[in-house]
Amino acid sequence: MKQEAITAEQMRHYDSYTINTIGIPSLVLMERAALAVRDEILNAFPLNLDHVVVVAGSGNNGGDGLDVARLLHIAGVRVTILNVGNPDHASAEHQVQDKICQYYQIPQTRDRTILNRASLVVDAMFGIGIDRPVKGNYADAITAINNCPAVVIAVDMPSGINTDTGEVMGVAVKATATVTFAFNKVGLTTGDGKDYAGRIVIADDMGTYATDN
Ligand SMILES: NC(=O)C1=CN([C@@H]2O[C@H](COP(=O)(O)OP(=O)(O)OC[C@H]3O[C@@H](n4cnc5c(N)ncnc54)[C@H](O)[C@@H]3O)[C@@H](O)[C@H]2O)[C@@H](O)CC1
Ligand SMILES: [K+]
Repeated sequence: MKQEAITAEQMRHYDSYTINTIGIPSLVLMERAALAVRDEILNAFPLNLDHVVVVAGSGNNGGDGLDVARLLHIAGVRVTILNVGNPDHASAEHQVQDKICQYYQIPQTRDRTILNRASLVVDAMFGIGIDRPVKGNYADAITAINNCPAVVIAVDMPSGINTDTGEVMGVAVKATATVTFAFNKVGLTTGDGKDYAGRIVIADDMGTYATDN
């Protein structure tokens, strides 16, 4: 098992190997990722659970966020989902998670002012898929997260941090803690990313992602 931090391309390779060669479905990996984030929130932040706001993009990082929203809802936590992504571009896994959240009638909004009423924010806008500077609605959401008084848990990467360099891509989420999956990421160990990540938790690092080298 690799101990060193890896790049986005390496992580995509391991995801693809685990899904396509080993045969562990993508949604299983997503569920394991979300369970780890849920556990970190429930175990490390028990005094910040009055109202959790999950800020979700439309890719698989957002899918992780919707999965976390459902797991917290089932655990009895009040959760609201703040959607910032484009639903027309939702990934297949995101669409599955969205359907499940609708079944559970978890409140969803696009109104950023909900962040002023959050005790804990889950940042699930962008993970390793970020590939360009953050602008517009996404940048406004990140600024709103940074200006709200809540504890912030980043899913995989603080949104806006370059996975390979730790560079802030315009604006980035300042997290209290970051739960990253399978391996540490270079961008969490260097540059601004190190400060923006807060405490780093490496989840699901015990072999689900068997590697081919
Ligand atoms: N099966 C998998 O591939 C798994 C993925 N996981 C999660 O999925 C994440 C990666 O998901 P995705 O590849 O969907 O990517 P992201 O969810 O990180 O990003 C979504 C999409 O946003 C777009 N984007 C990039 N930069 C942007 C910008 N500045 N402004 C606007 N849009 C921008 C890109 O088209 C990108 O594909 C991981 O970080 C992890 O959280 C986990 O659920 C584990 C399993
Ligand atoms: K994130």
